[in-house]
Amino acid sequence: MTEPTTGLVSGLVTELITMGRIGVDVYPLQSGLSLRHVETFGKYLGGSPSNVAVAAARHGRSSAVITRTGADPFGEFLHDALRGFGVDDRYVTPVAGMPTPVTFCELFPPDDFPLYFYRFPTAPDLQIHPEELDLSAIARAEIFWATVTGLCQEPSRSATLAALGAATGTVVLDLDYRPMFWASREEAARFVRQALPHATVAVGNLEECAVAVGSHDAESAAALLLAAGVKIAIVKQGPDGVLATDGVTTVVGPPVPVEVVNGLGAGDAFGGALCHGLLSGWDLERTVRFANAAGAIVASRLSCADAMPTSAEVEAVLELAGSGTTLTAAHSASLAPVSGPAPSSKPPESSRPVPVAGPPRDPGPVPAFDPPTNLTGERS
Ligand SMILES: Nc1ncnc2c1ncn2[C@@H]1O[C@H](COP(=O)(O)OP(=O)(O)O)[C@@H](O)[C@H]1O
Ligand SMILES: O=C(O)C[C@@H](O)C(O)C(=O)COP(=O)(O)O
Repeated sequence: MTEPTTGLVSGLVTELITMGRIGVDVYPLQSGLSLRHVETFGKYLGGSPSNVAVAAARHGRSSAVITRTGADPFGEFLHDALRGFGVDDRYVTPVAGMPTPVTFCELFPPDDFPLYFYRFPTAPDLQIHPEELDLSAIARAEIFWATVTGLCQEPSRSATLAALGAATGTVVLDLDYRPMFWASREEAARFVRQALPHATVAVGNLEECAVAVGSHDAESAAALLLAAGVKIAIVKQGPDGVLATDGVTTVVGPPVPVEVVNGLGAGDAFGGALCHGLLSGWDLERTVRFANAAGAIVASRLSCADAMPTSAEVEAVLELAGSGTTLTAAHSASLAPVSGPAPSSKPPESSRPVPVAGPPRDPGPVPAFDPPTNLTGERS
């Protein structure tokens, strides 16, 4: 393992290379409101595999992400953020004429966090071409992490399959299924089946496992994933914890009780911590316990990448959970290190967005919006 999270990987084998989407998460600073009424937002690095690279870097791992941004200021922000978190951005390239995607969400804790992706009809990170990949770097990485979303469109689909074929270390396939990116569920299932034989580890939530292997039941989905050839199958179940099996040992990780602020990003925190456990050579039980707590911590915070915990934070929360105490949002925020790999330009992660007793989620008819007549918002 390298020294924690200070800089770019150079001349060393990268412990983790992830591949897939990146974007700017524009998340509300007000909880309990429809986007129709939210007035203030925070801006964060986002995109599931990019979040995973950040999460692993927080545990001191050397990580890099293969992705593409627009050639615009949001793309520059993402480079700054990756570097700030200690993630190698050498495989992040711009695509001319295509904006960096933004992603909004709504906060309806404890279990409803609708996502609004602005990346249609396509996004720069789906323009990764197979011939542009550094296949030897992928082959040398100790862990290569790919996502099913990377299979939803060409050229990213061919590139993802080429990278999966080139990897020689541990290959994690994140079953990450976002229906809006696919023509049909059947099409997604077809490409998951093409990718699965390359994977050593498959990780997904219940719905994603159902797309991959057709079962919504955690135990049978895990068994079907093992039958498809993976060595470790992991079924994430949000507030219900996780089930993981290698065919010999089955671990059921109970949830770590938390006050939920935003459930988004918990899976990516789990993923980065999973990579840390695999790289550390921990047994399945220790790895799952640790990753479970990392997921819970991010669920108790607003953002995704910026909320990823260090190993010390995870250990502190495991100790707290051991004493039967629920992790509150305020306590979670107080655990975050004062200094660390976060971009220096970033305002501190607020402990939680302000819950707003404002208009209801669906407030019914409101007066017609009188639109501004020019882009500066001035009316003539
Ligand atoms: N509300 C929660 N309470 C406690 N732990 C949670 C909660 N939400 C997520 N987690 C932890 O994070 C892991 C991943 O979250 P999950 O929501 O299942 O993944 P994804 O975001 O990929 O759907 C879960 O398996 C669990 O360990
Ligand atoms: O994945 C995205 O493109 C947006 C993310 O940054 C995000 O907020 C998210 O949904 C994280 O995914 P999860 O960990 O599977 O909840």
